[in-house]
Amino acid sequence: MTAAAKPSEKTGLILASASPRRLQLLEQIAIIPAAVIPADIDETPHAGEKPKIYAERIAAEKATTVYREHAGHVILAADTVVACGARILPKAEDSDTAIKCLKLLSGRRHRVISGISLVLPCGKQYVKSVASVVAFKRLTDAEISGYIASGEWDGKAGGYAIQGLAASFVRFMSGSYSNIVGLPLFEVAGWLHTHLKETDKP
Ligand SMILES: Cc1cn([C@H]2C[C@H](O)[C@@H](COP(=O)(O)OP(=O)(O)OP(=O)(O)O)O2)c(=O)[nH]c1=O
Repeated sequence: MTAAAKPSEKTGLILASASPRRLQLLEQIAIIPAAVIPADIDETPHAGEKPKIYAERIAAEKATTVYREHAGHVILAADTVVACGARILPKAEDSDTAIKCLKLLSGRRHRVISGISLVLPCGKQYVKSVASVVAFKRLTDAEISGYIASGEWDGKAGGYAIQGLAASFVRFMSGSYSNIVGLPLFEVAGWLHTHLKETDKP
């Protein structure tokens, strides 16, 4: 991620994220944050932590971490988790992890849960989560190795990105598509419509 930009106006929205997808999703609904400032936090799940609780906790921590340095702004943060039953799949940072995730997801249904959090200039914080369901076809070894060669798994929760080649693995999905990519736009737009000042509204 490039160096964080400085917030351009007092009440401007700060997107607390290093994810280019989240910025693109906001831009898709005509919201241009005044600044994009990633939050560097420990994302290790607690022992036995449920996926929804985890996604909400991490989104809230990202938002409060950036708010601490930029109090007086509106801060938006999110965390996207791929969950197989009660199990939280890792964000794939190497090909072995991505292969393990894809083998686990092959031929199964899973949930993609995004926690989202908004902190208002006064410090009031909102947290919620949105869940979508995705069913993968049964993947052959050739499909898995072809996908690994693409590199599209890198940095993605559960080792895949629905917005790329992995779309051809998806037999079925229900719920919010933007939620799977990293930011549930219906819920975020609702929050921002209510809480951003008139000139910043979507
Ligand atoms: C399941 C899935 C995840 N993802 C991405 C969204 C997130 O960027 C990433 C999950 O990791 P996150 O920890 O949610 O986000 P991040 O580390 O990329 O960015 P930040 O914490 O700074 O906001 O996986 C996709 O792009 N497509 C998908 O289909």
